[in-house]
Order: sequence, then C-alpha cells, then structure tokens
Amino acid sequence: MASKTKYVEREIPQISLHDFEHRIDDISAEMCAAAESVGFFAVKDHGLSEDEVQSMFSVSESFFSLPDTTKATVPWSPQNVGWEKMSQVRPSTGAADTKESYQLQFGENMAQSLKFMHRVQGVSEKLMLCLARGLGFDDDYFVRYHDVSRPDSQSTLRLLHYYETPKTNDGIIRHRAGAHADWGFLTLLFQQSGQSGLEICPGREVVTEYALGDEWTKVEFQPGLIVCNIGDLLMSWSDDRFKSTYHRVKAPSEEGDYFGERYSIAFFNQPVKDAIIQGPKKKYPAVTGEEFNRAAMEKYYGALKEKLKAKENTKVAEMKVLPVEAVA
Ligand SMILES: O=C(O)CCC(=O)C(=O)O
Ligand SMILES: [Fe+2]
Repeated sequence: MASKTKYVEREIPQISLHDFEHRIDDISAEMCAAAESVGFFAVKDHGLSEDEVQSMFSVSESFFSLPDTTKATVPWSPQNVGWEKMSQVRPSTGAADTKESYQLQFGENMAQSLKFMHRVQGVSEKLMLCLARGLGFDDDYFVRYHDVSRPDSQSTLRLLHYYETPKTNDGIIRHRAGAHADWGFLTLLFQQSGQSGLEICPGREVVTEYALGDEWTKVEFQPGLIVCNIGDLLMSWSDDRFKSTYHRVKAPSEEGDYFGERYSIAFFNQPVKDAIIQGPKKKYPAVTGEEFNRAAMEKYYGALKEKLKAKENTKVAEMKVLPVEAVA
C-alpha cells in the first residue's frame, strides 16, 4: 500500500501578458523569478480564447473516442508523431503510464490543429522573448532557434487521455504520468475543469531521486490559465538558473483523488537540431540541440534500465518503451 502523500501549499505565480509590448520588462522579471524558484508558472491574458482551447479539446476527445484499431493506423514513430497507448515507461516508476497520447508536429496536420499549434507558438514566442531578456541574450535569441517554419522543427503538440481508474483497493498503482521532468525547452499545458491530478515537486537539488516520497503541490485548473514549465534543456541553457521541476499526474489512490478520465494538451517547445545550447555564463560546454537530445536519451535509458533491473521479473527487452523524444 502506498504511503500517504505529503502535500504543501506553494504559490504558482500567475503572470498576465496584458499590454505585452509595453510591459515586457516587468513580465520578464516576474517570469524569471518564477523560473528561478518553482520552475512552474501560469500565464493569463495570453490572447487564446476559451473557445479556441475547448475546440482543440473537442478534436482530442473525438480522436481518442475512435476505436483503437483506427488509431493504430497512425502509430507513434521515432519522429515523435502519432498515437501510443500504455507504452510510456518512466524511470521513476518502471511501469507504463495508464494513458494514450497523440503527438503532432508542424507540417501536414489537420487545419484546425495546425492553427491551434501556431497560436500556442505565438504565446511561446512571447515567453521566449522574456526569458531571453532575463538571461541577457538578444530578444529574438530563443525564437530564432524555435523556428517552426523549418522542416526540422521539433516542437510537438501532445494530446493526452488518461483512462478512468477503478476505485478498487487491489494494490496496483495505475500511474497516469509517472514523476518526471520535461527534457525539452519549455512546456505549455492546458487542463480541463474538474479533471485534477497534476502535481509538482520543486527543488530538484533537495529531493530524492525522482522525487518519490517528497512533498507535492497540486496544480489545479483555472479558467484562462496556461500552465508553463521549464524543461531540462532550458535549465542547462540558463546555466541552471531556471529550474526544470519534477511533476506528475498522480496515480489516483487516496481519498480526494480524481479517478475519472482526464484530457490534457501539452505543447513542447523544442529547439531545432543545429541550435547551439550554451548559457550566458558558459557553465556547460556548447552542444547542439541534437547532441543534447542524444545525451538526454542515454541518461533516460540508463535510469530506466537501473529501475527495471531493481524490479523483480521485469525484462527490459520485453517492454515496449518509447524513446526519449516522447518522454517529456
Ligand atoms: O497531462 C498532464 O497534465 C501532464 C503531462 C506531462 O507532464 C507530460 O506529458 O510531460
Ligand atoms: Fe511533463
């Protein structure tokens, strides 16, 4: 039986993008303070309407309601596009997440999804400008490296669907999104009212490996907010000034947890392969986006292998494991 989760109240800063052009310096200061402390913040007044977001959730729900045999005609591929089900194993849990997801990249997509992706990219570019300014880079520094018109653009929209979890007490932990830090640059996340479960565990340096057994804070849906978090890549690119924070969608198991279906939408900003990743203080040697990903993949598989070795009767080769591109 899992022990009772420890919760603490932490403030997740809410940052208004209202009157962006005139307030960039103030917004940038707020964003950098959040990125340096909790690693998560929420933006409001970002220009995306509730209708636009709900339409994208409708697309997602229609897609996931198709029979598996139909969804399997667009299977997940190593380019990180397509559908997967119950196949993402996290080093923190060594077990597959109880979910399905569908990845889309810029290019040939349904017009509605593509339009939404461009809208979220627009918000992302504002955040990139603020973060670049905060680090002392040119304003367009990060935006240039996240050019979604390039054919090798890696940024990905991920539709997520977590299955309803039985309220049985059978001792099986049904992970939704096992604890992890996103490995990319910056993630923007959309949640739905009443579908709780997202939790964060800030302070990587003070938590145990994968933050298991530590103190969590719930990040609940609020209308009009986009939840944003720093990924490992930006942590490195900022000389560790901005924090990539552990988070999860909790395996429902305790009183007050939400056991129903959950839909969420994540937009992962990823730099192009030839981006040069190095912070202003040059804490780490310069690497390309491609090299950074390769190293992240090795680290992920190393951690996963260790975890699986530690678990009895689990053979790595028998498990269908998604590569790190889909891991975020
Ligand atoms: O579904 C969520 O709310 C979080 C998903 C997530 O953390 C991820 O896909 O990286
Ligand atoms: Fe994540």
